[in-house]
Amino acid sequence: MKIVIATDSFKESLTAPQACAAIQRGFAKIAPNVQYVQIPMADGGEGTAAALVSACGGEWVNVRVSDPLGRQVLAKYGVLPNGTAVMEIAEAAGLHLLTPAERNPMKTSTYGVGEMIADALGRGIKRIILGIGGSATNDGGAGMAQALGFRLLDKAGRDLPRGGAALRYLAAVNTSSSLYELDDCEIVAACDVVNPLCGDSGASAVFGKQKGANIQMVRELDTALTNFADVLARNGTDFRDEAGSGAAGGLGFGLRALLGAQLRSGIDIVLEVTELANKISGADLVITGEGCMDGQTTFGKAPLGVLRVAQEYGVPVVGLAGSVADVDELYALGFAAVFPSIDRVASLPDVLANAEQNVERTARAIAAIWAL
Ligand SMILES: O=C(O)[C@H](O)CO
Repeated sequence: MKIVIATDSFKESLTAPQACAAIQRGFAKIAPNVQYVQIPMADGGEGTAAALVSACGGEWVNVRVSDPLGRQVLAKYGVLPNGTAVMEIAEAAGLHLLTPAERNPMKTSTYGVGEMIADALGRGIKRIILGIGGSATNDGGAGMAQALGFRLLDKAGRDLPRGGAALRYLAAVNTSSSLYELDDCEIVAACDVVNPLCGDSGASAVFGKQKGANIQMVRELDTALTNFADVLARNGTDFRDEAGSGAAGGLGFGLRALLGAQLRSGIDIVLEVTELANKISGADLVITGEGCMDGQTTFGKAPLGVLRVAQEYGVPVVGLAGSVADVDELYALGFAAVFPSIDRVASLPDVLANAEQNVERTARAIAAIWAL
């Protein structure tokens, strides 16, 4: 008997590896003699690098980089045994690095992301998977490009300052001093959303507010990104409408247009790198989940990705989440059963503090029903 446990993190309470371990502990109380396979999942956002290192092995590298406001921060990225570096841009440009009062996407920059990439290039890395999402920035990846040696120039030939607002003055991009190692490095962006760069569903309009932008700033940032895209489109190709261009404040666009990166859905990359299909083939049951399973799960989040793989192999999938809503939609997708783990009405701090034991207890209950 083989059970695959492939769950995402439970936000603010359990990392994906912790959630997988809690589920196994609960299940093993009823079914100790089963072969359990834990594959922590992620969708390109927080926890992506950890999920990949946990599934594939590898080591962590620490590097000092600039945070969104240019202060020094210690970031880490993983290097898998096959030499691929796995990074999360939030380590250098994440919203969590700023207090609410500091959030200002007119000024914040992805410069530190470029420094992380430069560090990997300096170590001879030839392939980078970059989880993009959860950013405090709206600079289209301009800061990243500057850190990698690209010169972003205004009409007078002066280098632009860092930050999203400055891009409205961009007149030309000079690539002559960009790091030559970029030519030999394949970069794959694991995007957490599919938004385009500009317009009503673009980076500024949809995600600007959470980064501290008011309505006026959102307009200015959208104009600035539009100018960025117009200048780069003079090279012949326009990437502003490519799915994922608007991820991480337009960093997807900068990666695509300047570094030739592929933009892919985060969960697809995680499924591929963890070889989930191989591990699910021959399994009797799959358990997946995340903090909250609801209608949003239908938009390509990790549990849906796991479900799709399991369906190919005819293996039933049980969902286990902190909270569950829109169950009819979840059942319509094909989950065999979906269980919430919160056991009683409680405050959010209480729920978060008890997440591990709630998940373990619920897993034990699922195992007991399964064993009947
Ligand atoms: O960083 C952001 O802007 C959001 O997570 C969408 O990618």
